[in-house]
Amino acid sequence: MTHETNNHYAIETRGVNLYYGNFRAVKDVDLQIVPQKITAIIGPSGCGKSTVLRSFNRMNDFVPSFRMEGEILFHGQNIYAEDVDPVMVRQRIGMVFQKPNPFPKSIYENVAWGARINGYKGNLDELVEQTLRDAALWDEVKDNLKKSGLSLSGGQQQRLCIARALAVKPEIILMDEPCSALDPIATLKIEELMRELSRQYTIIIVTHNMQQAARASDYTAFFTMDDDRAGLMVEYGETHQIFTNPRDQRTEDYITGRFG
Ligand SMILES: Nc1ncnc2c1ncn2[C@@H]1O[C@H](COP(=O)(O)OP(=O)(O)OP(=O)(O)O)[C@@H](O)[C@H]1O
Repeated sequence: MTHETNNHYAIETRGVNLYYGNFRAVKDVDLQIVPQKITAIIGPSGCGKSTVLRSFNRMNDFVPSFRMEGEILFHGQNIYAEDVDPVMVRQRIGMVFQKPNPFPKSIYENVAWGARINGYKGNLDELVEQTLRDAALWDEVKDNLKKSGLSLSGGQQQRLCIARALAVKPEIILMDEPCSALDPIATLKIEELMRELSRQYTIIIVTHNMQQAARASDYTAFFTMDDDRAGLMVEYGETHQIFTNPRDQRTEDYITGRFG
């Protein structure tokens, strides 16, 4: 099933409603993600930020009660169409999680793994080096590639997970609170890395940390919960505008700390 869409956007959602069983967790989301920019999704706990993010690469498919209505378009194609392979979707739209979760394997294997299972025909050593460079980790690990990924610090582990995501050449990287387990210095390193990566990749980040959204993103989507507990997008725009001149009172209340 192919749809007309404006390919100007990295992802476009149309009339998206997301359910767990009978519970509508997120309602009526129409969102256009700008390519090669960093978009932050912010809002109070439970408003559906992770649910929305996970719907962008069909990660919610692993939850049996999950159901979606509407369309999520990627290159004009609804990624939920019947003929779309979710594994391909996740290859092109990668994900980094809250808690760094390297495989209990060597640093090298953590990066090489995805390329290997995709039957990568090029030089794996070169791919691993380039990817670790892109993830701003090479200099710290180049003499210890055989060491376990789990031996690294939390911040290094998270950059390794970013490298693992990059190794399969995605276009979009989804990050679900990637810094919440990290100290401020490791957090800043990830933010610098995100900025560098956004030259080449589209990045969408869920964050609880409003300062992080204000500092590190180009666009911000603010979500809140309605009376029926369904999450909804209140306002979406350039980060500077959202934080300095919000159009909606609910956004203003949230960013000024009066709510949530
Ligand atoms: N696997 C699941 N099964 C059933 N309900 C779920 C599941 N995951 C999330 N929910 C519910 O969906 C709603 C949105 O959850 P979600 O985790 O997306 O919100 P969030 O904004 O990311 O929250 P937080 O900021 O606390 O991580 C919540 O009411 C939550 O309880």
